[in-house]
Amino acid sequence: MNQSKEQRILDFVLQNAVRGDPRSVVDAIDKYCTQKEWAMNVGSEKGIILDKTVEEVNPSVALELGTYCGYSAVRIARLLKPGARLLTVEFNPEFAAVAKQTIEFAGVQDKVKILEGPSEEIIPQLKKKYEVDTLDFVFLDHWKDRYTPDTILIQECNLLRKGSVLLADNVIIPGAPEFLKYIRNNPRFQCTNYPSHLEYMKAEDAMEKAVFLG
Ligand SMILES: O=C(NCCCCc1cc2cnccc2s1)c1cc(-c2ccc(F)cc2)cc(O)c1O
Ligand SMILES: [Mg+2]
Repeated sequence: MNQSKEQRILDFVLQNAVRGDPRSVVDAIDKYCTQKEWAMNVGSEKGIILDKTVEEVNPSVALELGTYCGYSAVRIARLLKPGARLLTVEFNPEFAAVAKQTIEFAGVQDKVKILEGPSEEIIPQLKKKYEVDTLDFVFLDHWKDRYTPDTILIQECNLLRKGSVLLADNVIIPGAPEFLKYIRNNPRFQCTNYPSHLEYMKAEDAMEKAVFLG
C-alpha cells in the first residue's frame, strides 16, 4: 500500500530532524514542503506571526482546530511555559496518527493532547471531559467554513474570558470571508489583520487576530 504524503513528511522528519529538538522538526517539515511536496502546514512566514501571538498571550490553555501533521502544534507547544497545555483537534485519523509521532519526536508530547473528532462534537466536551475552564488562545486552521460556527459555539460554551485571543489562518486563501464579516462586525472582538503569503508559495494570504473583549 503506497505511502501518503503525510507519511513521507513524517519519514523526512525522522531521518532529518533531531529527536527532542522542536526547532529541527519545524525546519525539516518546511524544507521538505519547500523542496519536495507542498502541504498545508502554516509554514515559516505565517509561523512567525503564530509564534509572536503565542509569546504575547503566553497561554496556560491553548486550543488548536486542525492538527494536520502536527507542525503548528510543535510550534505552539515549544513556546508554552511549564504546566501550560495545548489541546489540538483533528478530524482525520491518518493525520492524527502522523501528528502524534511528529509531536513525540519533537519531545513536546507532555504539553500536547490530540483530540480526534469533529470540532462541533469536541468543543462542547472541553469543560467537563477535558477539564478546561477558559481558553487563553485558539488557533483556527481547520475547515474554513467552520471558523464562524465554531467561534459561536466556543462562546456559547462559555470558553472565552476577557482577553482570550483567536488567531485564524487562511483568511485570504482558501479564504474565510464569512468569518471575517462575522468577527469584524462583532463588537465583542477587537480584530487585527496580518498580511502574509500562502505557505511555501508566493500567493497572498493573511491571518486574522481577534481579542475577546468580554
Ligand atoms: O483546508 C485547509 N485546512 C483544513 C483541513 C483540515 C480539515 C479539518 C476539519 C476538521 C473538523 N473538525 C475538527 C478538526 C478538523 S481538521 C487548508 C487549505 C489550504 C490550501 C489548500 C489548497 C490551496 F490551493 C491553497 C490553500 C491551506 C491551509 O493553510 C489550510 O489550513
Ligand atoms: Mg492553514
